[in-house]
Amino acid sequence: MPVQDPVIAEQTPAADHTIDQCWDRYSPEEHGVWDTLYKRQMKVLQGRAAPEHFKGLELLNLNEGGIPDFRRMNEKLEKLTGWTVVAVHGLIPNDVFFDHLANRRFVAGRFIRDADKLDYLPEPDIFHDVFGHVPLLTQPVFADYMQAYGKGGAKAEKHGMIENLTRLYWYTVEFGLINTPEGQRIYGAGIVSSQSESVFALEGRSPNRVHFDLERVMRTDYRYDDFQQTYFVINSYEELMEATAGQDFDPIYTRLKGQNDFKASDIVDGDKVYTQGTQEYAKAGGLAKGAKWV
Ligand SMILES: C[C@H](O)[C@H](O)[C@H]1CNc2nc(N)[nH]c(=O)c2N1
Ligand SMILES: N[C@@H](Cc1ccccc1)C(=O)O
Ligand SMILES: [Fe+2]
Repeated sequence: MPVQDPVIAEQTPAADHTIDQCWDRYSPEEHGVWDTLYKRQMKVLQGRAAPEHFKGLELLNLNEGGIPDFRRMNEKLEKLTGWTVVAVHGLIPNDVFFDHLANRRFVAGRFIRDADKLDYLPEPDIFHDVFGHVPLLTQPVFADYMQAYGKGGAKAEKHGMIENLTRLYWYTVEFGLINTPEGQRIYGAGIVSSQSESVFALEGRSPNRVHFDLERVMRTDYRYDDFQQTYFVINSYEELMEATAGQDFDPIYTRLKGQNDFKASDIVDGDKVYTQGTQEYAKAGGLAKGAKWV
């Protein structure tokens, strides 16, 4: 259900679900929400986000304040990795989503969350999509991965394995961690755009942290509306690319069909485990119960 944003409500989305961003129609208050979120995230992400995230923010001049104008941002982004950002009215159908990614078009919500609801989102807003996802699209290998992921959608659809492919997106693009010489860092947009999960994911006692393994990830369930119970860690974007775009998923989908799934909190034989978490946060009922965590 699209958020109540008059600029969205008055538009009929195109066949590919895109709408105009209508950047000139943002109010000072909406620009203010972006600035509040931006400043807050930049504080919590020091020493926590992957260096490529900060680099992307600078390359795209997202540090200049206010909600970015896609027309100006795309001039820079397209020159760097051929990606452009298009505005959509909200969550769009899987096949349309995959097709945009396959054509290096990242879909972003136009609306921004209310000032009095900075910490909870029913669906991705422009801050999550643009501050969270777009900077990493300036990293060439990750930019290739996102397009390859989109192209992989059709094959997953054919096998009826969309859920398994979505898990891959979830545990990498949304909630992925990466090893660096300085320690583990965040590259997943769902963490990068969240003040609390930026701390929980890297320093919380509660979650597991396990090295990325393609089939393990595709078999693992995830949480949609709360902190993750397991985070998967890669060594490099090249590792992620080789493990996914570098192999044909047909036999993998066939193998997966005969195998059981894992719970989001499971530790599995063969896992390269960095942290076996206490799961205390989830056990205490998580967000719904206002569970505390450290
Ligand atoms: C493809 C996969 O199912 C995934 O949930 C898609 C669905 N539609 C979407 N629609 C929008 N606007 N943004 C998204 O991130 C997604 N994710
Ligand atoms: N190689 C995968 C496609 C894919 C590429 C990159 C990420 C995810 C999926 C396939 O054959 O379906
Ligand atoms: Fe996202």
